[in-house]
Amino acid sequence: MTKETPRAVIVIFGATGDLANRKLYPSLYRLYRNNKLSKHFAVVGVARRPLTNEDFRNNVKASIEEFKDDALDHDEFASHFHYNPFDAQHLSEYQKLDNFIKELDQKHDAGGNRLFYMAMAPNFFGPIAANLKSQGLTDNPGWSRLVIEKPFGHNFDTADKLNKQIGQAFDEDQIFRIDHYLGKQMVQNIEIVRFANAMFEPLWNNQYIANVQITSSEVLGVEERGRYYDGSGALRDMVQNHLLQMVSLLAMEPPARLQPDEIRYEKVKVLRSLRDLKADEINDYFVRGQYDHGQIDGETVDSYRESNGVEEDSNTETFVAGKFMIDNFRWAGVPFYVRTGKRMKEKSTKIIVQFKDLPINLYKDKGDTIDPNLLVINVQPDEGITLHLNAKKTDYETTSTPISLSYDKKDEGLESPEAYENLINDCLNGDSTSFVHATEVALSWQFVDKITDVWEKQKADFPNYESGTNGPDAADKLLEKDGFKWWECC
Ligand SMILES: NC(=O)C1=CN([C@@H]2O[C@H](COP(=O)(O)OP(=O)(O)OC[C@H]3O[C@@H](n4cnc5c(N)ncnc54)[C@H](OP(=O)(O)O)[C@@H]3O)[C@@H](O)[C@H]2O)C=CC1
Ligand SMILES: O=C1O[C@H](COP(=O)(O)O)[C@@H](O)[C@H](O)[C@H]1O
Repeated sequence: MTKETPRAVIVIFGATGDLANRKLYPSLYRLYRNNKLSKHFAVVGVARRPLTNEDFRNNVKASIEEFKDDALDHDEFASHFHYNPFDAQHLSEYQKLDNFIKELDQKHDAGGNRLFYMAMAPNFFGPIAANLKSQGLTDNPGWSRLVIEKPFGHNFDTADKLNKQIGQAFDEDQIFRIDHYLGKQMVQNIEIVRFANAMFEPLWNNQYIANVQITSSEVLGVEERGRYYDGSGALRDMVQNHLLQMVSLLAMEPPARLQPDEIRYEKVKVLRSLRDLKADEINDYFVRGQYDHGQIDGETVDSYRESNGVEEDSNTETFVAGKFMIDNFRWAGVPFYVRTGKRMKEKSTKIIVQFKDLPINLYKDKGDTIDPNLLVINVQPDEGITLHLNAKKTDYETTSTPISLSYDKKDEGLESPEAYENLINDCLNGDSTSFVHATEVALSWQFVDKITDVWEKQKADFPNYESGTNGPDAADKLLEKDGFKWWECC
């Protein structure tokens, strides 16, 4: 049965920005059309631009243009949206905003609850949170929650400072840190595959699993984000958050109960068990790359260093491949390989669990090789789970045969929810399972900082991979030296 979210006023700081228009409004609309959003909701859009309510509603309607064939009335949806021109740096404007919110709460009978969503540059998160508290906007009759976007800091120190700043205004259970990968349907499915299938859990350990591979590749380059990206790089942009979150979900122990705190406790234990690499070990475990020009879809594309906002001799990595070792009883000796990069061959996120080989191959005399069993979780663009088993083909040859469960059911009206739709739904419902706790942020930065400390001191031999490829050779060598290879097959 569809559960409706509680009533609330959703205040979006950065309401005219890219994230709000591309992700937040379409996701709210999806919740609305799927009857998940309470009818008693109001959205207050906040940004400096002097828009009228009508301008704002037209922007919102433009952002849901893709749903134009729905029978639903887009004007009715947009009538819940109200605009308040506002400069977040002007303390005097918060009182006016509070009055505006209260008025709309009454108008939409929104129940006194507030969701403050920071769709703005990260330097605003701390100051806005502090102003909301000091100006009494969190003294509302119902609950109030703060949603913040990544990046949560640039390293451990800045993340710690940010957590302390927002922690002075909101309790940890009121803070919802978005990692949009945790909202993806198939990332949420990791837990179900593991803990709702009797056949996997007994095998989910170093006795039966040889390695785990997570690849998140992109075809696009840095496009218009060169300035931000050049100060960040793939390690901070993707590994510190999305990839380490997926590693934690794959490696954690079964929680005592499916409660957010219990799940988080298990994820934190994984992060604490990551092998503590010494500076001189970093380059044995992690390799980096930066894209050169190349060919994508028959077109010649520029190198990273030719992008807007990027230093011409930039030392920033656009590709990372690495090996996490989790030094606990379950995973001792099992590498968790991760790989992510821009301007690679395809846009795809995939998790591959490679099971160990049988002790002997009984089919060797017949000339048959036996491939390892693979469990593949396709996160995107196709969503599904595939198990590769060895079986007899019609010509009696033993061969690896996939058994697949595909989620591509759009034709049957079974579209899976978008990441932001899941996440907004969860924070309105107060379910923090798919959000990142301050401790997870701190531990993952502590790990990643050790790598950046080394890499920032060493000038890399960049560019070192052609656009449209699977990254530098060093990424293949990383697995070859352990006797493995990246599975490109499935
Ligand atoms: N875009 C994306 O796909 C993603 C973004 N994020 C994160 O989301 C956040 C927002 O990103 P994005 O939407 O791309 O950024 P944009 O630059 O597109 O939007 C920034 C918004 O902030 C507003 N703003 C800027 N200064 C002020 C101010 N002083 N007072 C009030 N409003 C202000 C701008 O409106 P105005 O100029 O009218 O004031 C605008 O609405 C960032 O933290 C980013 O890292 C995370 C993942 C993906
Ligand atoms: O957080 C980020 O993620 C995107 C990739 O997200 P996806 O959902 O398209 O896989 C990445 O392009 C961006 O650089 C990074 O900041």
